[in-house]
Amino acid sequence: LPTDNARTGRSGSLSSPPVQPDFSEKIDVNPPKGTRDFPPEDMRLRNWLFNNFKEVSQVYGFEEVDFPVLESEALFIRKGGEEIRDQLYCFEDRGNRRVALRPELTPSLARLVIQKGKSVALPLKWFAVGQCWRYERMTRGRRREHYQWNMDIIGIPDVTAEAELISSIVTFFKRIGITASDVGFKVSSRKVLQEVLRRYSVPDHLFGRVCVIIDKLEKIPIDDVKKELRSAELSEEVVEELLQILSVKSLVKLEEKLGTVGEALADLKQLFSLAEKYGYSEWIQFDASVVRGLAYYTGIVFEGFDREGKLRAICGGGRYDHLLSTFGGDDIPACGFGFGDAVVVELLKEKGLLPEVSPQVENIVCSLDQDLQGAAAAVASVLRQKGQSVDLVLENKPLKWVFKRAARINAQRLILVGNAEWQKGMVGVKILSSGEQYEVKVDELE
Ligand SMILES: CC(=O)Nc1cnc2ccccc2c1
Repeated sequence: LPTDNARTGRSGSLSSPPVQPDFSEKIDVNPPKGTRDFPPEDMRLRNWLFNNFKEVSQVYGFEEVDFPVLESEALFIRKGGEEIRDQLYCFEDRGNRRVALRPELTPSLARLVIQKGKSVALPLKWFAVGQCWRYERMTRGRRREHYQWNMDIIGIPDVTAEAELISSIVTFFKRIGITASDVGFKVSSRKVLQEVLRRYSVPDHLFGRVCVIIDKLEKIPIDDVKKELRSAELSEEVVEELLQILSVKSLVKLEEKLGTVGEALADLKQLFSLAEKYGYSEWIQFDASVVRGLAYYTGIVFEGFDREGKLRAICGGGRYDHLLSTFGGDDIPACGFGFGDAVVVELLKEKGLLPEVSPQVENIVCSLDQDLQGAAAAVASVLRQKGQSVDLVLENKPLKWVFKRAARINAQRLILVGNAEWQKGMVGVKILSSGEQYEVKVDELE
């Protein structure tokens, strides 16, 4: 058989013609429908975004957590008639277990809190950035996966927790150049709906389902919303009263309609007062039509929206005081939000705020002579020992090729290992931005 160095090229050999690839086996090189690859330039933008998520979380004193992307299906089976359930990416595994790719992170977080039980001191302030999945039948071309940033506060019953969460999102927006004239938060409380439903003695077990239906306003025709409310055994009178209260846009009007009884108004007043102390009043507005589409919210709910009205909700969250007890845990109060990686990028594009995240490498090292490849590797190691980044040219290439690559990878410095210099223990250095070049002893490189 021919020895390796008898090989003619990268794939042929002297003794037999190159193997013809069997095109019938060519795989589809695109990722599965509704999913994305992250080639380097996209990965740099994603890392920029996620680093901002994580740095804000740390500035607010939150601890990072993570969970499996695969969970028991039971975690997400709720009776609220939610879209998230219709689109659950679920299957039976080889152990005949019903499992699902998580459509959101909050249930996993609740599961971990219960699992940790008394071993963790409340309150907990946890954050996660994780990929979430949905399986949409009609491929409306919508994505089947996205990454969500979640922050949750577990164990605080007061709206001080919600005020802190909204503050953290405002901080995030400011960091990426978004201002209160670009984006706002619509804030309400599901206790408004709860009080109306209780006045008409609608049974509590319908609460989550009614909220999920009401969240469809502005997404489906109002008559369909009314029909769904009627099918949830709500009388015509209650339906009309609900739609009435949802159009209220000020706390003053809310007080007129609801009166001061109940916690909804007190919670909202406290939240707006705290917002003023944080200094983000200009970012938030009361809007009774905000209910959010998840069945488990019980109190304050909020969503970030673009003031031009071109995009879907940027983020959303709220209080979910009974989710843990529905999983068999203690009845621990909780609130949190989810922030997807898709809409915010559309917003940044709209505003011309997408950052230029080019590749960065400090050095490109190459040998000018085949026999000096080892010397080049040694120089690269010296620099790497000092914590410098080095792209080491791994084949014998002409200088022209090296300069082209240096420009492409945005190298700051070119280190040339040449015979003459190497004899003196020196290397050539070229600062690529200024063109300045000089020779230096290897161990004086810094
Ligand atoms: C705008 C967008 O991509 N939304 C999106 C994409 N994928 C998801 C996957 C699971 C749950 C929600 C999702 C939401």
